[in-house]
Amino acid sequence: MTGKRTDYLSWDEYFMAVALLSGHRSKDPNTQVGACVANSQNKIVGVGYNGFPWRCSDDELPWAREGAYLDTKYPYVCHAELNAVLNSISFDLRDCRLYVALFPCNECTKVIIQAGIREIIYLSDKYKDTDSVRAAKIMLDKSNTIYRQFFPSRQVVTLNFQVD
Ligand SMILES: O=c1ccn([C@H]2C[C@H](O)[C@@H](COP(=O)(O)O)O2)c(=O)[nH]1
Ligand SMILES: [Zn+2]
Repeated sequence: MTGKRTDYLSWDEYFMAVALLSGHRSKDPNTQVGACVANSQNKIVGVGYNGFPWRCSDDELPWAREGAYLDTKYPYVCHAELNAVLNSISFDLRDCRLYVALFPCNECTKVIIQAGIREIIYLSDKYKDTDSVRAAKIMLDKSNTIYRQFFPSRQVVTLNFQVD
């Protein structure tokens, strides 16, 4: 009998990969964010990505970053973390972990804390110098919500639609 595979994904790699895959659904041309909520039994209970609200056409709202506020994406886009919580199969996300491509903003952080999520695992902290992320970290620290950056031990996970 042969031994088990050794290069299988760790739980962290698996859930982060699901978060990143979800981000591929985003139509944001600049920043695609995916999020995945896993419970204490390592079951996925919610996924989401940044996109416009239901019934708000992707073709009619702007994806611009600059210009008059109402002509940008910012007032309209639902963030990945919000969608992951709202899409969740469980109302109560106590003790769940949230895997996300980008450190959550202050508004998502409120949702994460209120949902009972205990730990955030993120990849990028590219907006760490903004007041939004500073406020997020203040709230996370006060609420004893753990956050840690994910440093992958592999750079790439390949998906091949051609299976034998
Ligand atoms: O917590 C967050 C913060 C941001 N997002 C989304 C919202 C936007 O679609 C992009 C950010 O766009 P930029 O062009 O990089 O400003 O990311 C999110 O989903 N979650
Ligand atoms: Zn957000």
